[in-house]
Amino acid sequence: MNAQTLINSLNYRRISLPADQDLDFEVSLVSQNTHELIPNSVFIAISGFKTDGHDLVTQAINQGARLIVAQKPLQVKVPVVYVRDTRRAMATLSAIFYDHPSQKLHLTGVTGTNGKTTVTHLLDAIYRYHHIKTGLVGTMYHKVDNQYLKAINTTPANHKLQKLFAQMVEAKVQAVSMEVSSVALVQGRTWEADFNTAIFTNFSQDHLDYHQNMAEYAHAKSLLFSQLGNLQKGKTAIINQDDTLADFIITSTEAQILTYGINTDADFQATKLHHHAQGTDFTLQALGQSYAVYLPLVGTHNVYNALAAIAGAYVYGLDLKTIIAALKTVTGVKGRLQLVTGPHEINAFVDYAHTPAALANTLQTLKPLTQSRIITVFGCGGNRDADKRPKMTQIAQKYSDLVILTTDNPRQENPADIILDMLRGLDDLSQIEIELDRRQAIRKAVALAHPGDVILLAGKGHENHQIIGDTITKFDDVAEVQAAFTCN
Ligand SMILES: CC(=O)N[C@H]1[C@@H](OP(=O)(O)OP(=O)(O)OC[C@H]2O[C@@H](n3ccc(=O)[nH]c3=O)[C@H](O)[C@@H]2O)O[C@H](CO)[C@@H](O)[C@@H]1O[C@H](C)C(=O)N[C@@H](C)C(=O)N[C@H](CCC(=O)O)C(=O)O
Ligand SMILES: Nc1ncnc2c1ncn2[C@@H]1O[C@H](COP(=O)(O)OP(=O)(O)OP(=O)(O)O)[C@@H](O)[C@H]1O
Ligand SMILES: N[C@H](CCC[C@H](N)C(=O)O)C(=O)O
Ligand SMILES: [Mg+2]
Repeated sequence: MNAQTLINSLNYRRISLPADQDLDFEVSLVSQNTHELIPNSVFIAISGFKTDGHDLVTQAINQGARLIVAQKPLQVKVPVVYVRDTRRAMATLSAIFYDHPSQKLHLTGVTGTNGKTTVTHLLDAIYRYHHIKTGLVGTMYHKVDNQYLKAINTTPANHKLQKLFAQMVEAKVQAVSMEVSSVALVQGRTWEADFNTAIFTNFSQDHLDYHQNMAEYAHAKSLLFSQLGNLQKGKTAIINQDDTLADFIITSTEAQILTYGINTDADFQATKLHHHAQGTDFTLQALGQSYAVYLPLVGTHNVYNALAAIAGAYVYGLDLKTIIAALKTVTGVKGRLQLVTGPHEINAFVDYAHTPAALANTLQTLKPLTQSRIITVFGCGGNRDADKRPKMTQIAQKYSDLVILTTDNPRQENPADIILDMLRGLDDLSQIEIELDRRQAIRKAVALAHPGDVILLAGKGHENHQIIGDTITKFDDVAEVQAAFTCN
């Protein structure tokens, strides 16, 4: 694409054009990252949390940038287009550069505190059962049909997202399930992503390291819905009606609404839940009909996740009968209530619960599955919401017989300080043990377990590493507990 044509799409304030330069060249790439640049790139300078892209323009030019988009004055030898907001310009330019790829995909965005990864995987599985080519964007990886790509962020930076959509279009993907984090919504990573459907799972405490308070966090979540249906008709918002934030989300959107829930009379309602060791039976009441559903996942929270996926697949145009048939075939998502069977009828579950609500749901799910004790091993992430730490310990203590506090990913925080936060306000320490080394904590749990006990390893789920300071080492809860079982 020609550089002049590209920047004509911007609502720019002025262009600084050095005498020996012009804008008549083919743009090879638009990027906000100096490390990605190649000759004839357009570099968009973003003021970030750690770095200001405006300080990196010399490096950008040396890497091949031939045009800079900026919001602060620069003294450089290449043309500069000045805009009010470079993040907004980034979104506009990358959508045009990649030829609006999301408009060629059926795109479903999923937001909410918990359940995003699970809902996107369920929806993906339903599509694939129907031989639909899929894409997936989320915490564990990004996927273009059968090709898995590493995920740095759950929701990638705007230009990376547009590039990913373009790869999906190229691979003839039809339907995309995408996790949309609150942080991404605030940073405009999804601007110009043309969602057909937006799903709201639930709202509870998380990310208060990033958002000032719960009201701001709620507002961030609502952005996915307020931005839906503004431009075009035919968009659908799928809302968990049982959640306290449901009404707020509903009033924030102009899109058509479909609701789901268990406790309330929703468009997609689950009734008569029967929990088994390996899955859940329920009746789906939808569109005036009743359907018997078997979901091979345990926990009421997963019934909510399934309802969201059923509604999402319905909006795509699939038949409810075959959606239900597809659900029967789903396997659990890695690191979400993942069972590791040990000797002496001791079962361990690895679960990504890293919020108070998630931990409560998980422990409430495990409680009826054992006549014996529950031993919970968990820590809290460093450089993340410190306020959720004591709440998680109280929940762990309430539903467990023994709690072993350990490290999660302490990052740049002192692990002992995180433990102190986790103990804040606790009167009774009788069921609590502390073992900072997560490997040893897991071994301790296995050593202390009696026949029939359940061990919950919470917080790290699918993660295959541990971040301590700036060091990232291999660490996998599933492998660790398997090794501990073998030693015992
Ligand atoms: C706090 C935060 O949100 N940080 C995100 C932010 O980084 P930043 O603002 O610190 O960026 P920066 O390093 O200051 O750089 C500013 C600009 O200079 C550029 N730069 C920087 C250095 C350089 O050498 N060259 C260069 O060009 C960068 O490309 C960027 O354009 O913008 C980056 C690009 O979009 C993100 O990758 C990064 O996510 C970091 C890794 C992160 O940990 N974010 C977390 C909080 C996050 O976003 N989490 C959510 C939710 C997860 C969930 O609940 O599932 C997520 O969606 O992942
Ligand atoms: N619908 C739900 N309601 C409450 N808790 C849930 C729900 N679904 C999953 N959980 C809990 O949250 C954990 C994380 O689930 P999942 O990975 O699907 O959520 P997520 O929203 O993608 O999380 P993240 O923000 O870290 O990406 C699970 O391991 C489980 O403990
Ligand atoms: N998406 C979440 C994941 C937290 C997982 C937990 N293991 C941690 O490292 O805190 C975050 O980045 O805040
Ligand atoms: Mg996720």
